[in-house]
Amino acid sequence: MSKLLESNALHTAAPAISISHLNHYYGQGALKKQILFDVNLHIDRGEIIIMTGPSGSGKTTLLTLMGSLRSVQEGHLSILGQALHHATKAQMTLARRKIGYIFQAHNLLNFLTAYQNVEMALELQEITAAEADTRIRTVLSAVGLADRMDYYPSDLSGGQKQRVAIARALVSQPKIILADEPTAALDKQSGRDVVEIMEKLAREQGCTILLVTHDNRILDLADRIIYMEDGRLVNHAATAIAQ
Ligand SMILES: Nc1ncnc2c1ncn2[C@@H]1O[C@H](COP(=O)(O)OP(=O)(O)OP(=O)(O)O)[C@@H](O)[C@H]1O
Repeated sequence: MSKLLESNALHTAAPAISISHLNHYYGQGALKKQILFDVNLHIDRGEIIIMTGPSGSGKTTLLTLMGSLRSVQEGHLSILGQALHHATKAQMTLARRKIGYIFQAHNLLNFLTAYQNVEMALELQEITAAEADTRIRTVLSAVGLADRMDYYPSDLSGGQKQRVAIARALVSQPKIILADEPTAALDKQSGRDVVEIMEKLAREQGCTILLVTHDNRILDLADRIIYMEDGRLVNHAATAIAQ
């Protein structure tokens, strides 16, 4: 095998997310406070993981580190084989392009329609306008919004807005989706619906999902549940489900 093929094969085989001995701190000097303590986590490609745990335990901090939205301070973290410790700004930007983000406040732009909000996520992709149009229509139909593409966010329900956010995260066919409390503002049925849609589309695209939630009603949708407590990942799945 040529060196290039070998390195490509290694890259393909790399786990979606690999974290070892990760620590994180906020503040400086006397105010410096450790938030994450020796976090170790390996997530395979295609896995659907739910992370749960008490408020303030460090879940969002860990998610933003994985999402290359914050610099790694101590320890090892790699995304699809790309190490993020000591990564340059350009390398962090490159990592972010492989990730779809879905947040509780769906961050849709109110002056753009559902279609245009999804379209924005394709701006940096090197694809033709026709292909972009097909992808946007396909993904909006997949989330059940075929007849709402030209609606503005203000004319959509909370669940529909969250489905636009899912479509926007998936349209660029990212290898990893990071979702922070995607069901928080939704009623039980809409919450399950949006996660089921995410799960189905991600399975079709072979994409890895890491979803942070307090919502015990969706825990059964995960392949694996991880539990964060006081900045540490603890093997606590049974307790989390029983709560
Ligand atoms: N930018 C920041 N500067 C200083 N401290 C922060 C910052 N962001 C978060 N923290 C603190 O870090 C700790 C972990 O916060 P984080 O948001 O990661 O927890 P969480 O588990 O996601 O909480 P929640 O479930 O309430 O969203 C908390 O004590 C929080 O107050």
